[in-house]
Formats: sequence, C-alpha cells, structure tokens
Amino acid sequence: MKLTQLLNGLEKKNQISVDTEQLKIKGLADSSADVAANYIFVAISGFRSDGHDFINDAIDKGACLIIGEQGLSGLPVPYIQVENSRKALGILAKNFYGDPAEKKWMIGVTGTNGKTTTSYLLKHILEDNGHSCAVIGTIQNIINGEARKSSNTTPSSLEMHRMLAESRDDTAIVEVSSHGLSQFRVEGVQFDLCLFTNLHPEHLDYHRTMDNYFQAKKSLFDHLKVNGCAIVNTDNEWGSKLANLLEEQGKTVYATGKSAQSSIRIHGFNTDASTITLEENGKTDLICSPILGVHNMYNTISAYTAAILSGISKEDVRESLLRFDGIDGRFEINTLPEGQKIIIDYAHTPDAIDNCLNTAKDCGAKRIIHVFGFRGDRDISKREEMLRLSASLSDQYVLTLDDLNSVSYNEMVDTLRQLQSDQGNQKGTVLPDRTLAIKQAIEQSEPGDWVIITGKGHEAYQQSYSMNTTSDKETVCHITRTLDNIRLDAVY
Ligand SMILES: CC(=O)N[C@H]1[C@@H](OP(=O)(O)OP(=O)(O)OC[C@H]2O[C@@H](n3ccc(=O)[nH]c3=O)[C@H](O)[C@@H]2O)O[C@H](CO)[C@@H](O)[C@@H]1O[C@H](C)C(=O)N[C@@H](C)C(=O)N[C@H](CCC(=O)O)C(=O)O
Ligand SMILES: Nc1ncnc2c1ncn2[C@@H]1O[C@H](COP(=O)(O)OP(=O)(O)OP(=O)(O)O)[C@@H](O)[C@H]1O
Repeated sequence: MKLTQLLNGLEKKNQISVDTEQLKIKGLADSSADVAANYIFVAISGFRSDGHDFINDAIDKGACLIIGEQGLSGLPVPYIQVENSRKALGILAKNFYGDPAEKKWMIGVTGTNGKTTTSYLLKHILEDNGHSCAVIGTIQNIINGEARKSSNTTPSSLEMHRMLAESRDDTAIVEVSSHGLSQFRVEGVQFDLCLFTNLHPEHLDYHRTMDNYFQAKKSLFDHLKVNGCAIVNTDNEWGSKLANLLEEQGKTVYATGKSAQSSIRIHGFNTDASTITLEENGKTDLICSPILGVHNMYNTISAYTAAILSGISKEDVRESLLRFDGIDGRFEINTLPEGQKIIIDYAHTPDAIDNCLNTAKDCGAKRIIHVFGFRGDRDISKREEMLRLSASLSDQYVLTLDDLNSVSYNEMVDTLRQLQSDQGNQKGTVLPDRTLAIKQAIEQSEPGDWVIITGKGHEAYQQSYSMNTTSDKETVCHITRTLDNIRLDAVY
C-alpha cells in the first residue's frame, strides 16, 4: 500500500519528502520483533520499555519508515514525529486494513463488570437469529467461528484492525476495557452500538481516581458512528451521569433502569424464577435471565436492548434467551449428588463478590462457604472491601492464592495473613494452596450449602498447586469426581 493512503488522517509534526510519500508499505509493527522488509515501525513509549530504544533493531530488520514521539534526526530511514504513537498506530492500522469496522455491525461493551457476560449473551441471541458474530474479549477472540487465544481484554489497535479485517462475520462485539480506551486500542474503530454496564472501584492503581476511570470509559462513546446508539444502565450512579452527559452531547441514548425516564424501564426482578419485567413505550414484556443473580439480569437487559436495536424482534430475543447455555467461569453451577452447589465465578471486585454471595443467599443457600484470593500486581485498594464483604456475607471463608504475577509466594501469603488478622473474623482461614482450599471447602459443605469459588473463573492457573490441576473447574471435577465437564445447571 502507498504511504500516502496509509497516512490519511494522521497528524504529523514534520514534513515528509515526495520520495517518502511514494514508499510501498508491506506491513506495520509496534514491536521490533515483528518487523520485516518494507514495514513501518511505530515506536511506543510503554510501561515497561520504550519502543524508541528498538528503532535501530527495527531498521536492521527492514523497517523503511519509523513513526515515534521523540524529536529524532539522522536516522537512515525517514522518520515521522507524532503527538501520540498509540493513536497513530490505530489510524495507520485502520487505513492499512481498509477500515474493517465500517463494513460490520459493530458493538462495543464497556463497564467494570459484565462485559464478557453481556457480550456472550448478545452473541448467542444474534447467532440464534442467523447472524455471525466475532467476539474480541477476555476469554478468547472468536473470528469466523474459530477461537483464538486472547492475552488482553482489548488487544492493541493493530491486532484489533487485523482481526476485524480477517473476520467474515457480519457483526463484531468488542469488550472495551478502560486500559484499552486510555491506550487508544480502539482508535479508528467506530461502533453502531456502545454499551455501558456499570462502574465500580477497580484499576485505581492505573487510573488513580474514579473520575479518571469514568472519563476513560466515557471515551468509548466518542467512537459511536453517526447514527449509533448508546445503551446505558442508569441504575448505576456513573451510568446515570454518563447518560446525561451523552444526551447533552446530542447522542442517541437508550437508558435501561428502574427510573420512569428509562427507554427500557425495569418494573421488577423475580429472582426465584430468574425473570425480569420490562416496559417500553407503555408495553410490558417478561424476559428470562439465563444466568442467576440480579447482576446477571442487568447483563441480560443490556444484551436484550442491544439485540432489539440490532433488528431482532422481542419475541425472538425472548426465545433465544431460553436457549442460552452459559459462559465459562461466570456463575457456573455444579450440583453435587448430595445437594451442595459448587459455583465457579470470575468475581474479582468487591461489587462482583457482593453480587455473587447475595445471589446464593437469594437462592436459598443454607450456608455459604467462600474461597477467594487477591491478584498480585493488581489494584490493592479493593482487597479490604472484598474481605469485609466475604466475612460478613459468607458463613465460612477461605483466603487462598490467586495469580501471583510478579509478587512472591511468601509476600502474598503474608498479605493474606495480615489482612485476615486485621480485617477478617473467626469464620475465615488462610490456606494458600488453592486446590486444597477448594477441597477443604467442598469437604466441609453439607447438603443445601453453596461453595463459591471466585477470582479465576475460566482462567488457567498460573501457579502449580498440590493437586496438579490447571483450573478451578478441573479442581472441582477432581475433588468431586464429576468427570463430565461442569456446565451451567438449567436455571429454569
Ligand atoms: C500496562 C499495560 O496496559 N501494558 C499494555 C501496553 O504495553 P506497553 O506498550 O506498555 O509495553 P512495553 O512492554 O512497555 O513495550 C513498549 C513498546 O516497546 C516495544 N518493544 C518492546 C521490546 C522489544 O524488544 N521491542 C519492542 O519493539 C513493544 O512492542 C511496545 O510497543 O500495551 C500492550 C499492547 O497493547 C498491552 O499488551 C499491554 O498490556 C499488558 C500486557 C497488561 O497486562 N495490561 C493489562 C493491565 C490490561 O490492559 N488489562 C485490560 C483489562 C483490565 C480488566 O478490565 O480486567 C485489558 O484490556 O486486557
Ligand atoms: N452487571 C454486573 N454487575 C456486577 N457484577 C457483575 C456483573 N456482571 C458480572 N459480574 C461479576 O463480575 C464477574 C466478571 O464478569 P464478566 O466477565 O462478565 O465481566 P467483565 O467486565 O468482562 O470482567 P473483566 O473486565 O474482569 O474481564 C462475574 O463473574 C460476576 O461475578
């Protein structure tokens, strides 16, 4: 592709020569390791290293043009200085791959909790009604029906545009994280629908304040196509604020919530039957939420609204919801022959833990035994609240290891012990080996009890534990001898 086409929309700080404009570009790379002959290398100043330090490597590998933020001169190949390299990468990737988002029905989902659940509910409804849906998100990326490993919730803009270009699906659902937004990973992607699930304290190690975190999430809505719609859960205070701000900007907002002003108004939740009564334009509708918990009912409402705005009839959406068979690691229930329920859930925020434990209570759990831990290198400000909630809502809890990341085993165990002694109560114990913690919880459970294992959900273990299993699901299967894969028990 000719460089002039690629640079469309890019603000340059320096002029480039007519000869440079004629360069034929074979590819783009933001990692020197991926550079080949006639590539553009975009140097990004990162959190761990600085791409500008790898410019010479990139040139040795065949880069014919460098883009970066520093005022550099004297390079053996042309250099373009830009204000923001991550943003530049998105613009170049969009041009290089021919603006793939423009050719699809694009749906972006953001919020602290519920992005994955809402995305999979929506994917199911759309596919059940004849569409083909790509999903780019936390568990995996699904392109043309094939699952690919995902290492970030929202991949870099380069991978994003590449995957969208490879996808022959008519629709793409993208989970958009706040990190992704603040790092311009959806630069050049415009959405037909943008969904906001909720905002709760999380990632404050990165964003510092809730307002910064909110601003990052809000920026997704700058990516709405001209006729695009925002779908916002206004029962969350930040959602309500967002809906007002977007309306002030003249955007089309579908507010979902209990208030009378909502476009889709919630009249009531029936937690026993897992149903929701909704009202739109004076007409009420009863829909089933196929995953337990009021929090999952909110996800169902977001998916329902997005499906309707995608052109599916209410009747078809209602029918499709009845055929949904669950998501890995999202309130997955296994009922033991003796009557205990074992739940595996990805909850790793105070709000999510609150929701999970309360769902078990609402569903009549005799006793709740909660197994959980804290991730190394992640926002530590939420730990006390997570423990406080578990100590008050569960009947017994076991503090155990979650991913250590770069934190040492001893440091995390000391942290667990310290937190238990400062904030815990007599219901709790510390048992670092996650597999033994799960075993102890299951062994101590009695018919009618719910054992709730949170934090890892669908993910594989990073550490090895004494049982040699690779995930919570495998551990539970191993302990309970449930050899069949655990699947979500029917809610209805
Ligand atoms: C802290 C953070 O967000 N880092 C993200 C960021 O990495 P970075 O650009 O800072 O990378 P870096 O290692 O410092 O390298 C800087 C540059 O030098 C280049 N380089 C480096 C080495 C080399 O030899 N040659 C070279 O060219 C790198 O390719 C890069 O372009 O940009 C990368 C590309 O987009 C991301 O993969 C990476 O996510 C890391 C892996 C990560 O763990 N991020 C988490 C915090 C995250 O983003 N999480 C959210 C979900 C949060 C949630 O809701 O749970 C997500 O969307 O996944
Ligand atoms: N709407 C919701 N409100 C509060 N908590 C929720 C909601 N939906 C899901 N959760 C909780 O959050 C956990 C993660 O859910 P999900 O994976 O759908 O969210 P996510 O936004 O994709 O999370 P992440 O950004 O961490 O990948 C669930 O296992 C559940 O405990």
